Amino acid sequence: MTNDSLLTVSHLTKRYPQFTLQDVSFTIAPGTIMGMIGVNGAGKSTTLKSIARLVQPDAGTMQIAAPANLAVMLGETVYYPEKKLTTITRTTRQFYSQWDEEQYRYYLHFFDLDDQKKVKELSTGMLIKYQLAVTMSHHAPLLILDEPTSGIDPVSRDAIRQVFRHYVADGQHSILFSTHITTDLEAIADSITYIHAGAVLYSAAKPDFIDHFRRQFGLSVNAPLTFDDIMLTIERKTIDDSAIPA
Ligand SMILES: Nc1ncnc2c1ncn2[C@@H]1O[C@H](COP(=O)(O)OP(=O)(O)OP(=O)(O)O)[C@@H](O)[C@H]1O
Repeated sequence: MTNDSLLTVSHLTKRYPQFTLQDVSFTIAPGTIMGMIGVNGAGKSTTLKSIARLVQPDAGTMQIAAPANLAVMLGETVYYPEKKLTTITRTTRQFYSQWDEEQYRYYLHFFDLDDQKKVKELSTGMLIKYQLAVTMSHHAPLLILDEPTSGIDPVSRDAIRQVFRHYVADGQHSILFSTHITTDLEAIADSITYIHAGAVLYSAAKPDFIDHFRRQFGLSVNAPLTFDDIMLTIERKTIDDSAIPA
């Protein structure tokens, strides 16, 4: 691991019967946000779960700079619907030696969450915001988040993006998140890793990432190129009208 990396993933490999995550390598610098993109089934969640050791990789190494600590939000946590958020938090925070109640209260306020509500009284987006508030309130150097802005309205998404930027602003914390919302990348990612068919297609700082694909697509230096353009150019299928039964 180099001095300027908070996470170094090297040659990560995970084999499922019908899918292989192959030789995934990338690094994340402290104080930065990395966005991970790729089509459904490309291997993003498998990568994040492997780093979090929620699945056992077949090969490869993951090194997180000391103090070794990460916080993960991978998919929806199932809570008991009758429980109040305050009750869940009281139990959860005991697991974190670095729990920061003030930080947590601030996030609840910023996300307009009422912790006297029961789980069953929350919308999908409210529950995600609650999970984020908890995940971000114990000073983990690295946050690993699988599609944290999925199902979130544009105003709340902006709030989450602001909170993410604030989280890494001290230069000691980093965030790795996957997303299908490519405007997230434009708004807050410092670097991008593109997973394609179980392998890293390209991983680089955002400007270098765009430049790489401009060159690959034969575009001029300043040609506009969005993340959607890049993904569509690489992955797009076209419907064959003649193959569809009338
Ligand atoms: N527990 C498992 N057992 C077998 N195959 C699995 C398992 N988990 C994931 N896979 C397979 O691994 C591949 C990658 O899945 P993964 O969830 O990592 O994709 P993803 O890029 O996160 O997709 P999405 O954008 O749809 O969330 C898929 O083919 C999936 O079927």
